[in-house]
Amino acid sequence: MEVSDAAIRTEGISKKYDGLTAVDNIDITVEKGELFGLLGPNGAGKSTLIAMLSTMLRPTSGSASVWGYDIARNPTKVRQSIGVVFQETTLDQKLTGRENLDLHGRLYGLNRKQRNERIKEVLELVELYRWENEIVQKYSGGMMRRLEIARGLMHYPNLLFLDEPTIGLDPQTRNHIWDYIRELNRDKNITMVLTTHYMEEADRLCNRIAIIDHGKIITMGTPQELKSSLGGDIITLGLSSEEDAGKLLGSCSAMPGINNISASGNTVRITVTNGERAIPDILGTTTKLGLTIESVNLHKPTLDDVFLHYTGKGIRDEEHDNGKPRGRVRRMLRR
Ligand SMILES: Nc1ncnc2c1ncn2[C@@H]1O[C@H](COP(=O)(O)OP(=O)(O)OP(=O)(O)O)[C@@H](O)[C@H]1O
Repeated sequence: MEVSDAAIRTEGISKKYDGLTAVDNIDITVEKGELFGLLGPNGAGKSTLIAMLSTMLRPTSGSASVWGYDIARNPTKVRQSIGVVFQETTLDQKLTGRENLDLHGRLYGLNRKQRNERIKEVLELVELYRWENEIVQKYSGGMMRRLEIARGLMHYPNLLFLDEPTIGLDPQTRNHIWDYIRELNRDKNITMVLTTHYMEEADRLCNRIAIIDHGKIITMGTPQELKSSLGGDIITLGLSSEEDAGKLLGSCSAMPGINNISASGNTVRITVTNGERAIPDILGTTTKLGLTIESVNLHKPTLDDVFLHYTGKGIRDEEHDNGKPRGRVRRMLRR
């Protein structure tokens, strides 16, 4: 493929495991400087895509360039340009924070002086400098994540991959990690690609998001573009029966200002240009039809609504997350 100026460019990249297509013909371009999110439920193919881009896994077909280097022809250059923070911890628990970083620096050929300078810099960045001589076993979950981020930065990468950076962390620690991610992207000018199945994380952090499901990109854009693409506010009405929901659907379909309407069970979802204005008309229609409304909810679209709109199901429907990192990375490395 052609040499690219982009941080990442993929062309028809795919990965098949026996009968399963984990990544299905994906074309994406991530520009330098972006904080780009891959959002999707567990098993969507996010980690597999990152494993291919970071040269840990070979694509079955298609190609990609990372920081201008082809992942198949120039894997060493790709590895020098990137840092990777895995979903599952790969820190050595018996070593101190400093020793973990020092080992990584040696692997990347930094001399002693460079290592000492860089260890101080990256530990200060994630506010772990005073814990540098403590063994990792004694660190909290949040401290370990921060140390992993520090390690991913040791060799001055241009691009950092973060696979589910806040999985299993409490909300306060998650907020902290978000601050570091923003700082690295904005102030240190590091291009970031993160995977997440937390909609809020993608919404709050990313300049641009690709929503991925069953190995395919289903839609891509800024969080605002994706939400606006739904065409307005969302009203959800709970009726007493499926039959009543069908009646309301039939009567409201032609109402002005309604951009989309669907029913599932006894629930009707309506996308309208202006929610506050539409509700009285909709409630007037239900009264005329003699229907009983059991619940009404009006909200601005979220990324979950975007996912629901494009796939017909919620991201949460597919979550089986017990909050613990899983052993996926090790499995990938073995293949
Ligand atoms: N080494 C492997 N062998 C066989 N199937 C695999 C392997 N690794 C991943 N898969 C399958 O490929 C699909 C995509 O997995 P992947 O880990 O890329 O998804 P994900 O979106 O990152 O989800 P998660 O957040 O749960 O890791 C899943 O169905 C998964 O079970």
